[in-house]
Amino acid sequence: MDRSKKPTSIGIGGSIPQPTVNINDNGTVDAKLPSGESVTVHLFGATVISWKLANGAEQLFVSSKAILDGSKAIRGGIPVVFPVFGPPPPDHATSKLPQHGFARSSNWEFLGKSSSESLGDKADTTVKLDFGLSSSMITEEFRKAWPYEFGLVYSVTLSPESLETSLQVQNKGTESFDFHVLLHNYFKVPDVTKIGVTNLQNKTYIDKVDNKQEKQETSDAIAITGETDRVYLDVDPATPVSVVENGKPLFTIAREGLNTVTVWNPWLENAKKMSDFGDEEYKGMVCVEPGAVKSFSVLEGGDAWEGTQTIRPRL
Ligand SMILES: O=P(O)(O)OC[C@H]1O[C@H](O)[C@H](O)[C@@H](O)[C@@H]1O
Repeated sequence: MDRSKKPTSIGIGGSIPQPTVNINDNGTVDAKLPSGESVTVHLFGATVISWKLANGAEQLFVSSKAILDGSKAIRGGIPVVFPVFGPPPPDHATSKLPQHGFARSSNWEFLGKSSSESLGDKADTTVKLDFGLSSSMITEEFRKAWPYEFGLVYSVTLSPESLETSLQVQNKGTESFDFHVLLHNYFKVPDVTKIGVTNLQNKTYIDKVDNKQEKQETSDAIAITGETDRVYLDVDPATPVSVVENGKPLFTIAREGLNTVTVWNPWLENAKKMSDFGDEEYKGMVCVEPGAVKSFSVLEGGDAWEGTQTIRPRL
């Protein structure tokens, strides 16, 4: 009997593989795509602590000495900086907060995985994890130091081509507040002395290792040859910044709403001073941190603000 013209039936059991999400006892949430990429987020700080490509290659640097027990911000991955970047200025609403604020050292909640409806036809290949932090969830100490009614929603979206992280800041009170946001990416690189950071040429930057002097970037691929701590200002979010090696991008970082880019490598002497950073580990990392930190943004009561980065790895 010739059955070749018989229409192929779609068996009920033949469903398309879906992304998987696990909530783990150690305070992490991880997700894996059917194509093999994975992401792990620690609820402490909603810190992305791992992002692996389909071949298992880790893209983020986390120090071998990083502390993951919630007693200190995690040294590596993608800490979320809010509501102040760096040491808080004196006589400012943030002045009683620690460096880089409280978001990176607060316990966030996992709000769940976005529904397949909201991801549309990407639902089989992409996963979006949402995390939340609000005024009532931070410690009494942080609340006293920064007594505003706020809500943060941090969305981490993994696709085969990219990792996107997006922070929404909500002012849930009636009084306005000032804030900085910065996404403190620690990228894993084969050899920091062989990379360049591109697309910051002609930008003004604050050189934190040279008395905060304002300088003009002349290089089209910034080399890291010593301690580096620079805040590039007024960087058009529409132009992606890349970390390149031999002219080829290792990471390309597109941004929305984030118009500063901080480039940081502590180098040896500073690495030695940090208890949660291995002495030699500076060679295998670079921080390229999209932010909105040139001045404080003001959020009126009832308003919301959003900043997003999309990181594309070398594929
Ligand atoms: O040690 P942390 O508080 O985590 O800060 C680590 C680094 O973050 C940013 O990159 C700043 O520009 C640096 O000045 C700072 O040293």
